[in-house]
Amino acid sequence: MASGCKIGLSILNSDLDNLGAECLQILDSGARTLSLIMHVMISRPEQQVKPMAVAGANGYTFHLENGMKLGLAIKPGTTVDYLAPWANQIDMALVMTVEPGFGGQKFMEDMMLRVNWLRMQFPSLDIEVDGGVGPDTIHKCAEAGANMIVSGSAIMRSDDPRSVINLLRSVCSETFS
Ligand SMILES: O=C(CO)[C@@H](O)[C@H](O)COP(=O)(O)O
Repeated sequence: MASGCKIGLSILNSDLDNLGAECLQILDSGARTLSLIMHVMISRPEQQVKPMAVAGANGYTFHLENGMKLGLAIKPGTTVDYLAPWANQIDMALVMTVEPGFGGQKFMEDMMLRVNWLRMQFPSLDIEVDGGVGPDTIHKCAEAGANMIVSGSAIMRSDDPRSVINLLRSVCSETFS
């Protein structure tokens, strides 16, 4: 939803001199916080998300022509109400089933309520779960409505990663056939 008027400044490499800095100061004086929305016209926009964020960007615009899909993720502490308004405009919703940070954490089963709610509301949305997903928990994810899964330690720490992958894939695809 549009909120207020926003003025953008396009700076090309050749503008990276005093003119660019001066314009940024003018824009900054009209707003409490300068908005740095980076518009990239590059072939691998996904590679620049983190460097842009580290450099201070708070928005990222990439080209439809790049063919990239758009996903939105929520951490366990963020309710699904924050994601729902965007669900018709995104390709994929990711419900984190652990606190992001590292692998090997315990699967948060109560997140399945979110997955199920999203599946009921948005039947054609790709819904992903990530964190603590393995042979013991994949059924819960698939039954709740997740059709995309991320698994780390259950695969990587297995003596037979191939069979774990096959199991995860078959449970997920059987539920969605
Ligand atoms: O990104 C994250 C956590 O930050 C996850 O992707 C985990 O790394 C998945 O690992 P397991 O929970 O499956 O071990």
